[in-house]
Amino acid sequence: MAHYRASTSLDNYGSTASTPSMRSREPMEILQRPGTPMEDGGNVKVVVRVRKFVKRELDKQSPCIVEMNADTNETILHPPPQDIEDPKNRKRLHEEKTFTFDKSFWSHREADAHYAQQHDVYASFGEEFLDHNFDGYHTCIFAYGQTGSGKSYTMMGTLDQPGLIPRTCRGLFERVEAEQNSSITYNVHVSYFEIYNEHVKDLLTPRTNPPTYLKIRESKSDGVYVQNLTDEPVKCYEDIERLMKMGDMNRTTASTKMNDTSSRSHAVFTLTLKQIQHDIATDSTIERLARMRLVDLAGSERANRTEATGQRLREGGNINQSLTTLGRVIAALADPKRQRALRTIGTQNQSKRRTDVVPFRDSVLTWLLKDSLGGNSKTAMVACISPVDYEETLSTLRYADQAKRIRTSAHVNQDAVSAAERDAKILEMQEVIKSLQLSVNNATVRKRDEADRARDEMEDYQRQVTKMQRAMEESRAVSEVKIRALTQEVDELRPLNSALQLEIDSLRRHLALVKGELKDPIVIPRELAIDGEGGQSQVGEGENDSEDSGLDDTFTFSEAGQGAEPFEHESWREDVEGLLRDLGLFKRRVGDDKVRFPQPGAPGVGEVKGA
Ligand SMILES: Nc1ncnc2c1ncn2[C@@H]1O[C@H](COP(=O)(O)OP(=O)(O)OP(=O)(O)O)[C@@H](O)[C@H]1O
Repeated sequence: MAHYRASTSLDNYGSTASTPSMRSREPMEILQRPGTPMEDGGNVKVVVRVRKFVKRELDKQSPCIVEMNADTNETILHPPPQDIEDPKNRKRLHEEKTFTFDKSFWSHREADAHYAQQHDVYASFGEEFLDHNFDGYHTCIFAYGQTGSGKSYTMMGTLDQPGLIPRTCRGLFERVEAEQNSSITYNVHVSYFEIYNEHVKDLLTPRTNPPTYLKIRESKSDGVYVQNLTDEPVKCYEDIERLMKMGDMNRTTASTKMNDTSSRSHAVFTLTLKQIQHDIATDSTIERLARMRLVDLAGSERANRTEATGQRLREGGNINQSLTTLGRVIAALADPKRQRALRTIGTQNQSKRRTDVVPFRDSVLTWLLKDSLGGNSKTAMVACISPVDYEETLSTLRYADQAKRIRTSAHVNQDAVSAAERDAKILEMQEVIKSLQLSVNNATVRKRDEADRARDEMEDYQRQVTKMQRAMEESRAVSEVKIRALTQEVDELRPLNSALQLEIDSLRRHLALVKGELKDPIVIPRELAIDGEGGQSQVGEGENDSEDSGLDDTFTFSEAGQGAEPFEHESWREDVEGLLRDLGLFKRRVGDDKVRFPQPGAPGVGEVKGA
């Protein structure tokens, strides 16, 4: 259900700069050798949450059949009080069932001590998942449960009670803003789509009539992706808030008997975080990429309970079908034989054979979530349950119980790139784009039966252009960081520079005096000589002279005049001049970088766009 309304107020988040969402982070460093991913997926984290009674249940005075133990994280499902005996085998139809998950959230009765608020859910594992993202892992959190069980409330929430999605976005930007002055550049993109009746619809573009459906494609480099999906760059939380609002307005919801605003589609909200850390000494970068998928699934439903007909019934059928496929995928991934194969060292082919039998392609949802469910991702499932429906709740808890056996193989998505490699990559992309441009031009004059191929080539071309634009934007961002760091260093050196300049001027004056004195010594009349030696003598002791001339008191004429001792400021002056040379070189490098990486808006920038 689309609950969320935009809010700029921080009050409802219970999160400020001093909360754990701001926990300090290790500086980015090479965590692995390039090309050797750090495998650390672990099992899918499974949490369960039971909601409050809704009006319908209160009216019926339905009793709560769920119990949760906050200490053991056990969830106990009691048989409903009206339970009856099966006449055939004289057994009760329903039994008490106990399940244990990573966490159980009791959101049923606010008065209870272990009542879990929205911020408790986020603090319990939302923050941890954000930590994973900053460490360079892809993550996925999906909410599963019967219709009206609280999935949208948990994922999106309300204006007063924001859910996991707005809290994650808020947390992300709090961390990014806290590191504004560091040498790390952050790039955040947002996409939001829904899967409705097995079709993918972009939620960040205006609705069209007839609706525009997007294609799903798979490529070696990008895995499974939605073609032409809006992937909007965002600079602050308010940007995301605007997009969330737009997406929620576009999402397909309808009133059913079980839920006034029931989501009729699966909604996939994706944040992509790219962190680029620039090392000024080596002119290289470490790049980390993390994708966070936050999925609000449509609810499973029983036609006899929803009393749906027509379009609602068809929707329900599609929803159930894709959830059934999800169930089969989860069962296949949780299969102990597959788990064993994955654990066996050197059995890549075996594990491949076993992933082949996972029916990812049987529904759009499972195909798109392939990586999140069984691949490179740290994944969590929030099983939402109602406090009253035995059958549906049991089915959700069994689903969740199976999911906790799934192991994923997440790795840190990190690359170390030198400046030269980055430039070479952009050049290579330009070459690819040129050749694609050529084949697109040729394709347009080819026969009709080649139209499909031509279209694919065209789309490939557009993707490459977008990729290159993004690479150039990143390159520009890196150069901005470089310029910022160099400017800061120059600013820091400026006072030192002025002090050194004064020093040099003062030394120059000393030098001139010494030279003058050596060339044309001052003759003191014999009668004025203090010790009576008279005749040609050097001017008295240096201290006085130094004071008189107002020059550096470390310099003495006697030192200079004696000639036998080396002039001690000579080496100092050389040092100073050396420093000034370095500074000059440094300034030139900043100038060069400004020319190489022009600031946005400067002439020549953005020319690629029209490529
Ligand atoms: N933890 C909770 N605290 C208070 N109210 C809740 C909670 N969870 C759900 N609700 C309320 O229960 C109702 C149903 O919740 P919601 O729409 O989130 O269910 P859903 O699982 O998304 O349903 P569907 O699959 O039909 O879209 C809503 O009125 C929601 O505000």
